[in-house]
Amino acid sequence: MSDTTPAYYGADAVGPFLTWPLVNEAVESALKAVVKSSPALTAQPRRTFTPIGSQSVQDQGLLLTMPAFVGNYETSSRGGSSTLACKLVTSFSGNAQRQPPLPSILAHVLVFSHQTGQLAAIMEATDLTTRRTVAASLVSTKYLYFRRFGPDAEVTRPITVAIVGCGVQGQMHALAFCQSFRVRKLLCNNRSRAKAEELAKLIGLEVGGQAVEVCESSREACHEADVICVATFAKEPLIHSQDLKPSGGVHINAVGAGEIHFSEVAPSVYRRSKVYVDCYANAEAELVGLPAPITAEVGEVILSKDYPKEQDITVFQSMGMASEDACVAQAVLDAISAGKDKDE
Ligand SMILES: NC(=O)C1=CN([C@@H]2O[C@H](COP(=O)(O)OP(=O)(O)OC[C@H]3O[C@@H](n4cnc5c(N)ncnc54)[C@H](OP(=O)(O)O)[C@@H]3O)[C@@H](O)[C@H]2O)C=CC1
Ligand SMILES: O=C([O-])C1=[NH+]CCC1
Repeated sequence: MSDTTPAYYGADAVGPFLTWPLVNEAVESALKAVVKSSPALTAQPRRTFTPIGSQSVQDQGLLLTMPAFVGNYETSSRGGSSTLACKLVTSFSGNAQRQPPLPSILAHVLVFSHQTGQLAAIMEATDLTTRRTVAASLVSTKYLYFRRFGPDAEVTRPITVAIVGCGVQGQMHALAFCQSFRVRKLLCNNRSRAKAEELAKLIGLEVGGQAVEVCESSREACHEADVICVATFAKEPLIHSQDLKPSGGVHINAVGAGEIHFSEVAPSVYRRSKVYVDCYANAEAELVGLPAPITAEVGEVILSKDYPKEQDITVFQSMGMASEDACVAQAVLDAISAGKDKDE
């Protein structure tokens, strides 16, 4: 009998492959694949949430199981590709306060052969989760914000970015936005000021070239921002309508979640905004009570090129999708295999 032991790839083995070109391409493929009119075949059943503890779900912890099959999607390296995977991810918002601190979000992805069902690999996916979530914001910002100003705006147009919540997600959003777009000013706000200061220092060291300010309030951070990324566990709104640039033309990546996904952004903002999601099917289950209609899935906008108008306020309501994890994990596995083939 052949050896059916799955390969294990720890964080150190996965890390070098999580480049922005690889992750962005895989996430864009997933966003397009879930759209009904897409030529890809996607099965992404509802993820399950197992609460741990009997009180507030967010304070106690959660285990999510996230399965997906994405068949026949386009990749630049392999042409058509397929992937079958299931991510297991926990969310323990108190982990950052532990001594030593632990990430709030911890994950592994199981990747299967889509031909035989055999478990091919188990991959540490904590950083993968952070990066694919940031990639969903990058891709959404490209199509929902920049493309309203023309085909090259993501390269030519300078922007001011606000980061509200400077934890793991906020830090990675700040770094990636500064590295990917022409950020002239970065405004950072965090509940505890120390983390915003840490982030400002990090950006100075790693990127440079833009003004960085630490702001006392989310209002101060948002008032001149073109693009806002909010990633916290806040149960109460942090971003209000009167905090936004009066001229409009603002895009918000709403990444985090309190007890409900859309608790970080006030209803007054949603009511003025065009709201986009990663996936309708997940939105139906997880965005019950969203105070505005959903305009489209991000993948629909990419495929149709039906971009928002210059002065629109747009919200990308990010939930995170299993197909994003599956496409990124598959791309990492393919890259690892290609490296092994080259060595042989
Ligand atoms: N959409 C998606 O695909 C994904 C979403 N997420 C979500 O992103 C969010 C951030 O995750 P992550 O960065 O890993 O977590 P971290 O614990 O690293 O950071 C959380 C940040 O939120 C701040 N915060 C926590 N509670 C509040 C509050 N009540 N009001 C204001 N600020 C608060 C913390 O501030 P302080 O320093 O003061 O504690 C901290 O800076 C979470 O909601 C998580 O579920 C995560 C992965 C994927
Ligand atoms: O999609 C994801 O992995 C998560 N969304 C919220 C917590 C983790």
